[in-house]
Amino acid sequence: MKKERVRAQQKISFKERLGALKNLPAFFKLVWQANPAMMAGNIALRFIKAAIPFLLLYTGKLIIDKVVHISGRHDGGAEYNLWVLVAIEFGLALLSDGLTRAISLLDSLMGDLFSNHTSVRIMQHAAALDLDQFEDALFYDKLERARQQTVGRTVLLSQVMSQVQDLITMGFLAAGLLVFNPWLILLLIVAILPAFLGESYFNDQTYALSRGQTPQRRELDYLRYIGASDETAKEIKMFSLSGFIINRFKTLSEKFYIDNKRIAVKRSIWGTFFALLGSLGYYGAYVFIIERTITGALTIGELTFLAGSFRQLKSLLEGVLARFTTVSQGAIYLNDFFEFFDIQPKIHNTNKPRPFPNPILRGFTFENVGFKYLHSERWANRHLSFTLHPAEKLALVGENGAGKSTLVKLLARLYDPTEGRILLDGVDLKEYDLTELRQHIGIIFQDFLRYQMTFSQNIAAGNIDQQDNEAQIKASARQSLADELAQKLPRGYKQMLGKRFAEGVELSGGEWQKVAIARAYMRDAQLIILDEPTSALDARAEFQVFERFTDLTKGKMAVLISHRFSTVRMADRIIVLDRGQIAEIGSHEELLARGGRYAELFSLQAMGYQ
Ligand SMILES: Nc1ncnc2c1ncn2[C@@H]1O[C@H](COP(=O)(O)OP(=O)(O)OP(=O)(O)O)[C@@H](O)[C@H]1O
Repeated sequence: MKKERVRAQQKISFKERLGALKNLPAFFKLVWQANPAMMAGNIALRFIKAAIPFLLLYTGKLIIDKVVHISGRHDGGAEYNLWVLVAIEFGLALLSDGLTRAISLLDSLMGDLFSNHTSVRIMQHAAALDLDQFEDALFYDKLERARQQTVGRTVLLSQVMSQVQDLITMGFLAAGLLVFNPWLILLLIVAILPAFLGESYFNDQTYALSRGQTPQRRELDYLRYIGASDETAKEIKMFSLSGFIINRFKTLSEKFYIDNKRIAVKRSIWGTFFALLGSLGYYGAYVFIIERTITGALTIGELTFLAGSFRQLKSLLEGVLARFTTVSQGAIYLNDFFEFFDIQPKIHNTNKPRPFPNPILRGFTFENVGFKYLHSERWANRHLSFTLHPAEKLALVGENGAGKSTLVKLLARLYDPTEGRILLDGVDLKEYDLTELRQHIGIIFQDFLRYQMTFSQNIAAGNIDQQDNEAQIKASARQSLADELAQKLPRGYKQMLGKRFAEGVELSGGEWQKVAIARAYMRDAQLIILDEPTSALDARAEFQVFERFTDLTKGKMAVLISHRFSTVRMADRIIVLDRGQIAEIGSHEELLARGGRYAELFSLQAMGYQ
């Protein structure tokens, strides 16, 4: 699928880039929402600024004509009007400088606001999406690009504004030329057209090349990362892999350089030729204007005005064309940005969600539940039928990949069943308020997050509304044995954890688990799910953690996933999963007596401990 995508990207042509400009109105709507007043101010200032070049040139013309007129009279007398004109020109120059500064200030402030505004919108939207959407590679690429382009969008903002401003300036100047001599416009087009065509041709080439190089560029980034990073240093050193990585980097980057050089050289040679044509056009026009001045058809003031307008128009047009590449490139990235916002979650509340039952009276019932992951042909869970009763402790066992984690994710509605249904107190889980459902479930995943935040925040993550409730945080920590750990840290509960930030302390795998388990105690959940959270704890710690767990969750429902039978046997009932299906269900004693799969796995582990 990746290959197809890369090929599709290579084909993006000049026309398509032009088409991407259709994203701009929606983009500016967002900018407007970020701060309407600043946007309106910016537009007004730019409009005034756009008129200044024309006004300056025209005042210049009036001044020169006046000077010529006065000096022709040979009386050398001062002319009141002349000084007014000079003062106007001076005022215009001052205004222009002031406007430039004000516009660039507004641009940068708006850029900051807009980038904050969109970052928040991206996070809000991402938070509302389904877990399986995050697991889809295409979606993930889109999210990544939407996120990474924040800076790009800020640049795009000021570039589009400048582009429009320059086009307005050009409109003023072109109107001047048209009034004096329409032929000059034609000459201008002839002078610029070859450069324009050349520019777009080479832009296409460079763009296609750069898109085509995307996979290699990603590989280069990856090599650069594993070649020099704190996370990889240990293994790269021990396996002496640096030579191998550097050689691969050299080969790839060399090829890159050669491809890019070929286009750059061609572009430069043709560019010189087109610039020559442009200058020819300009001097052609100049000769024409001088000629008309000598014959008296134009005044000297008009000569300077027209020559100045022509020169400015030429350089503005060149600038606008060059900028078009960057603008359209930015507009293409907006596709990803807007497509990301078009994605809607499939798991959401019904129109009239039911309040979550408190207390739960009949429990959770799985009715022939089956689940397939997105893009997967295999059933991760199938034909699951059982009830988790109030106050019951249920353990899930089974080999790696048997479907244990999938089952608990279905319970928490991180996914909805592909077939069958899950009932809570006799009503489909989908009918309940999603937020309330998640509030009543405390779940600690196998791959729980190690927040690079303080010890206290790591625990409060289980119920962030209580982040200032020190007593509750400490009580939760005591229950999961994390409290002893906090005593040993230099800053106790205020200790920064992890290596990412200054003064952070890294914990061992088991220590992180104790911190994570404390999160489950932070909320008064009716169902607590622990998905192998004790795998890294030593035997004594695990025993203590579960001893407390059973005490603390008395009267509550709990689901435990563990590969250790010493833990599993504490549960009221055990479900043995095999390739997604229920192989056996019953208490530890019942299952041992049955002499089936559970008994076999149990004795295997018992042998290991002998
Ligand atoms: N996010 C996912 N996308 C696609 N397939 C997945 C995903 N997560 C798990 N699977 C597949 O679903 C099956 C069940 O996985 P699950 O994580 O539920 O197993 P498990 O019993 O918890 O395994 P373990 O003991 O290794 O944690 C596996 O075959 C796995 O490859």
